[in-house]
Amino acid sequence: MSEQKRIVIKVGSGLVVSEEERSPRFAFLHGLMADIAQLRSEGYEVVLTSSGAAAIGLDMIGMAPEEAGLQDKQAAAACGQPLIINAYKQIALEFGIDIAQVLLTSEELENARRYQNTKNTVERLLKNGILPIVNENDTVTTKEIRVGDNDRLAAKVTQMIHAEEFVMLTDIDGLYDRPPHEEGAQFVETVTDVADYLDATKGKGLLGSGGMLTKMQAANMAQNAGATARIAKGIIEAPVTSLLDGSRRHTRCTAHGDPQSAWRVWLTDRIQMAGSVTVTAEAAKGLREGTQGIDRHDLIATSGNYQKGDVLHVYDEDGREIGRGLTNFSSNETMLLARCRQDEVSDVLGYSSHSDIIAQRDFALLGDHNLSWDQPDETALALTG
Ligand SMILES: Nc1ncnc2c1ncn2[C@@H]1O[C@H](COP(=O)(O)OP(=O)(O)O)[C@@H](O)[C@H]1O
Ligand SMILES: N[C@@H](CCC(=O)OP(=O)(O)O)C(=O)O
Repeated sequence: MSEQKRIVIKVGSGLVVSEEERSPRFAFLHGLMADIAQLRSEGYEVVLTSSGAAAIGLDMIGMAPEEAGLQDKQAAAACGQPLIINAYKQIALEFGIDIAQVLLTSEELENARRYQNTKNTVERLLKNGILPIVNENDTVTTKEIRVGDNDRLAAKVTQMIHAEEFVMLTDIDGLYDRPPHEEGAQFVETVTDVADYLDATKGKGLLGSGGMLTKMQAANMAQNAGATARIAKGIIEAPVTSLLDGSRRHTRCTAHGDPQSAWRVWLTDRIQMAGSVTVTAEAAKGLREGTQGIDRHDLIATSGNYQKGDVLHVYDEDGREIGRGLTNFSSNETMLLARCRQDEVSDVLGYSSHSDIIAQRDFALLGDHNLSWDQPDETALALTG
């Protein structure tokens, strides 16, 4: 890991693209790049995550943001992404900064092998002093592999490169304790636990995707990995350094004191979950005490159509989520293994295996800081009785 300080900056569509003219907001982009140059001169390695491809491209396919469906946005992003990168390229030249385009889907962030590959690439770019400019690869995404918002995508990158700072620049000066247009909305300066604000963050701007809710989820991911997350208005003059030196109002989400390991963070802070297993009371106790993984005899039910290497929710008999773990078997294999006799295992799998369904080292217990999820939609299939 590098000794240098690292920062991930995320800029929202409304900052990058003018709502009226549907063109790059050059003044803002220029101010941002000047500040990135300043950060680099102070010893920061910087990764920029920029939205705006769909917002700028919608014009080219003749659609208004409020009427565009997913496919329209995907086509618009294909048109808009080169315009956005071209704008950054021109401006970065002025500051002598080389840029690189990094387009990701949740697969690059959540599949272990692709994650490692992507991490290596980003590390390589940083080593060469190149500024990676990240966006979701909207054109190729499907419902299954779509992150859908760059807040969480950028938070994942923050985790990936072990950045200390994560800054989300947007069209509002930070978090309010209720939707900001509501009377009496109060500005929130410091957030320790984002769970306190999840209900207060519905709604978003015209060009934005996730609103403040995904910013809270993203902040939580950064906090879990030991980074400070900041939410602030994107201004032209020193948009980021004015936050780090404390001279400008913004919302600061404090890094959790006891950051989790990279592996634990990767297992627990997910964008997609492939399915679930429900385990017996005895196994739940063992998992909570950290004394076991999940054996085929521990299973009560499973849901989802998952593959070996996917991450699953693990529930107890009462439907409480205990943790998340990487499965050694597909859903089909899991169902067969749960029901077969020991002497049938090799026949069922077509190879011999003594592996747990989820090994102890590949299971992460959920802690107070992990945001809980709804159970997956699929009806869990009983494996006993
Ligand atoms: N509690 C809240 N505090 C601040 N902003 C909120 C809150 N709830 C909803 N919002 C909305 O979130 C918007 C920012 O999110 P979004 O439009 O997705 O921006 P971006 O495109 O920068 O990601 C704000 O303009 C505001 O309308
Ligand atoms: N990937 C999309 C942006 C998605 C997104 O999160 O937008 P925003 O809420 O404005 O940060 C695009 O470039 O259009």
